[in-house]
Amino acid sequence: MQPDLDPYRLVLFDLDGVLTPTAEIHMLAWKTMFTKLFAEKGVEEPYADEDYFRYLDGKKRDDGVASLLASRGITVPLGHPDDPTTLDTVWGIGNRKNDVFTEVLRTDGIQPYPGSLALVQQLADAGMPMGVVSSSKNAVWVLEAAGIRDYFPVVIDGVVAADEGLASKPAPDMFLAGAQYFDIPPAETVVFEDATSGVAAAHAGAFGLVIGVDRGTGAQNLLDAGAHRVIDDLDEYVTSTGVTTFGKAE
Ligand SMILES: O=P(O)(O)OC[C@H]1O[C@@H](O)[C@H](O)[C@@H](O)[C@@H]1O
Repeated sequence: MQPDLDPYRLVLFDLDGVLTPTAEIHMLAWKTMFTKLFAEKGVEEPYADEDYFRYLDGKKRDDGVASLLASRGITVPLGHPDDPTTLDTVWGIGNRKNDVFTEVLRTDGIQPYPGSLALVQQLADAGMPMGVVSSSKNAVWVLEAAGIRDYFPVVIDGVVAADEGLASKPAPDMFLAGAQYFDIPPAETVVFEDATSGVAAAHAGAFGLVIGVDRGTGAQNLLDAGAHRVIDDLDEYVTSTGVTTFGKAE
């Protein structure tokens, strides 16, 4: 490994909004589903775009649904992950949104952000171990659809989190599980995250360098959540020499 990568020995990436523009598809799917649901239920405060960043972004499907419903004073039974979309349970409602997400991804496909792909390729060439930590149960499918699955031997996603009982971001559990897989301490690990819940999770896990990626969350919100620094795109770390220098966390 190139010495310039020191002091970090591992990079963990969130997926949606960091490696692929799928946060936009999640956003659209949540908006479509909740706008209809709130209209049907006669909820006074309609769904707004800020709701995504405040209650849904970066969280597991069930936690996102429960958070947003709670903000409108609505409680429904949790139900079961396999609940049909006709059921008014947390899972039934979440699965309704997943139908919209699935449809869009199937129809439109997905490409990685060019800057993210360039950085991942550069790090791969330098021999840097890399993993993905995503709350989404669709993570492996998205990585495959984007053609970048093979870069990441470890993917801690919504499926792994459910199987292993890992708490949703902003708890540090999912990122800690990622670092543990590589047997590399969080202090020697870089995290890239675009959601405040994810940044807060990496901060809570005492990761060495937490880089917020501002895709609409707002730089100050990411800094307030614990990001050491904020960038607009991962291409900021791509160099013409092929050597990535993260530098120390400020
Ligand atoms: O694809 P799933 O399992 O429904 O997961 C949804 C969540 O996955 C996360 O990765 C996204 O950041 C969230 O915004 C999204 O809501």
